[in-house]
Amino acid sequence: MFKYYQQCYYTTTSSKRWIARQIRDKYVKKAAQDNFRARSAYKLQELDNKYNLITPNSVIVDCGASPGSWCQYISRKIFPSKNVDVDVNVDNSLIIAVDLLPIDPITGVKIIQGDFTELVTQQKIFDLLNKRHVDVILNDMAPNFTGNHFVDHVRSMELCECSLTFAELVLKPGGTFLCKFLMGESESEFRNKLKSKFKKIRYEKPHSSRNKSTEGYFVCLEFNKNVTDGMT
Ligand SMILES: C[S@@+](CC[C@H](N)C(=O)[O-])C[C@H]1O[C@@H](n2cnc3c(N)ncnc32)[C@H](O)[C@@H]1O
Repeated sequence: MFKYYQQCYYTTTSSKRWIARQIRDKYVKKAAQDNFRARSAYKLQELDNKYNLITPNSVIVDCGASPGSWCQYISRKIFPSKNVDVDVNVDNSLIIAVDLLPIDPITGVKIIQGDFTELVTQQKIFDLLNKRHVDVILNDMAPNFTGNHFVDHVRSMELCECSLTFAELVLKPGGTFLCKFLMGESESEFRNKLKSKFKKIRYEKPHSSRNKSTEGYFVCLEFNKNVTDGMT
């Protein structure tokens, strides 16, 4: 405990504020109790409770998955009897997690470390998919924050565009795309683009998303694409 306070003493004011906020935050406490690696798990849980996004025997690609709380949530829902963090193949489900950062193993999850925007990383996903189409694409990627809202917004929208392009290649007709974005002027343009590709688009700001954060989510349901388009 002393070490922890000593660490706090030597940190900058902004990281002290971050630590204080973490200590107060009820979702941080809950994540520790539920053994989730991050409080973000509750964002996916809330959206899943509302839209039933995560179902057994699905192919799911989680972009920006580190440290892995969304995958933990998915793994626990799809493989409820397995509670050990090991990489195993279970039923027809295929869960692929991608991130720039490493991710510790999670039951039934295939992990790729790499930049999702690079073709070499997407090729690794194609290889794992082995021509299977995808039921659900999750994009929780966040750029490194600069503190300049406009720059952060633009970078976030670039990640959204990239994940949408990927979704168009691999999603099944009727598939789902959940996409985080940082609010800003080009979000409506992106939303219009989504409208032309999915039957239903819903904007969501889960309760566990901090009020101060400008993040929001588009839940895009019923991808309308001919199965012969894109990936063969
Ligand atoms: C908010 S965190 C995701 C949290 C995760 N959903 C969870 O529940 O543990 C955002 C992640 O996006 C990742 N990220 C940002 N840009 C990326 C990129 N170009 N390729 C892959 N991952 C990226 C970051 O490394 C970071 O781990």
